[in-house]
Amino acid sequence: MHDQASYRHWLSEKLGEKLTTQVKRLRLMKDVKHVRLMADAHLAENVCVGCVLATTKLIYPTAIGGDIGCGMLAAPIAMCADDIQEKEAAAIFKRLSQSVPIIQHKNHSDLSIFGELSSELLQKEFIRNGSRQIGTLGQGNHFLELQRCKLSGQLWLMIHTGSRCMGPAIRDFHLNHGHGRSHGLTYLDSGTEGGEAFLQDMQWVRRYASVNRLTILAQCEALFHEIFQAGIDKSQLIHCDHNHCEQEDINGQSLWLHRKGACSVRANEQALIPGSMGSDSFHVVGAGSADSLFSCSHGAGRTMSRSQARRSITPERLKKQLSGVFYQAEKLTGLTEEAPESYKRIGQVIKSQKNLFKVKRQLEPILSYKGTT
Ligand SMILES: Nc1nc2c(ncn2[C@@H]2O[C@H](COP(=O)(O)O)[C@@H](O)[C@H]2O)c(=O)[nH]1
Ligand SMILES: [Mn+2]
Repeated sequence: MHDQASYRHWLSEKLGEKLTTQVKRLRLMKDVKHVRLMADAHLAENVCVGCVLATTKLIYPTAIGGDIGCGMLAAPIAMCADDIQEKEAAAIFKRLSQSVPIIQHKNHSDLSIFGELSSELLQKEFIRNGSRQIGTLGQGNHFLELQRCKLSGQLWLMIHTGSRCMGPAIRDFHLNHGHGRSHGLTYLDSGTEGGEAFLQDMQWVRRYASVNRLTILAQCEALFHEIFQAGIDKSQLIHCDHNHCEQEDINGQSLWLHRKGACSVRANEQALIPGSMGSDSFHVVGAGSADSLFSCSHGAGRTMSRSQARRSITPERLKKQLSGVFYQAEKLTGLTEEAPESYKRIGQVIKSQKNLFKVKRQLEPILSYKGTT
């Protein structure tokens, strides 16, 4: 039995019973030195979302999540947000439906920019499915959004997507080759061949997810250029992922930081904190707090599960919450699980972690492109 890991949280609300039990278990796991819950933390299977966990040598794939490398990207478009009206929105949706599919492309992408994965099984998955998912959005809370900067009126793009089929395949493969279990969670030793193989595949898939987002950005560049003759200023690109594991220096000690739904915010590092499809999003710059393991929330976090949201929020109610936002009306019923009401209030989430960053921009949604189940 080892000492409990240190613990802090940035939540403004009380931890429920289930989350408390989960945190207790995380703090007792082998080699876990620190556990931090971000302001958007909410319950998920085994390890909650909005969690940062630090170890000295063991890697817990479950504490990174399945969508390894999931992240966000933001860039300004040389247009005034108010220039997007009904006609423009319709043209954008039409073009996005053709160029940014939700599930997969018809054709396979060029695979030559990616190196080899650690196993034949994973390589096959990449050739068969992964190669058709580069430049696709995915379902659920993945989104492509146009936003208005509340101060300048400037139009901004935000993209949220991840590693599609490849992240879960890599996680599951390595969980099946684990070195041991602690409190029900499988770990790998970073100092062994198996541990190194996981870490290499993890870097591979973080790159895959990054290329996925950049491919969608390139589609948006073509779209805005052709329809509006407007460019996207990539010199102002903000790009970060929130499901990863990195070896980092924490007060002079080298630790493996597992972030499952948390942004890295070293001093002056930029991060993105979206709210929901009907509420504000934030661009922030890190204050460099070692206490939070140089991390902050990656969103608002859910207040209700998807099934709860589907049961309790009607399409009519969602429609009211989306007033002022262009969306695809035919998706309304499917989008109830993504209703703004099913997320925490982003204003409060930002407030409760204000010591971790400076807010650079606050933006409101004007057009939302999402996949629904
Ligand atoms: N601006 C928007 N933010 C959204 C939308 N849907 C979800 N969200 C926020 O993003 C995070 C992402 O969580 P993750 O665990 O899936 O990475 C979530 O907590 C929400 O706050 C949206 O359509 N637009
Ligand atoms: Mn994500």
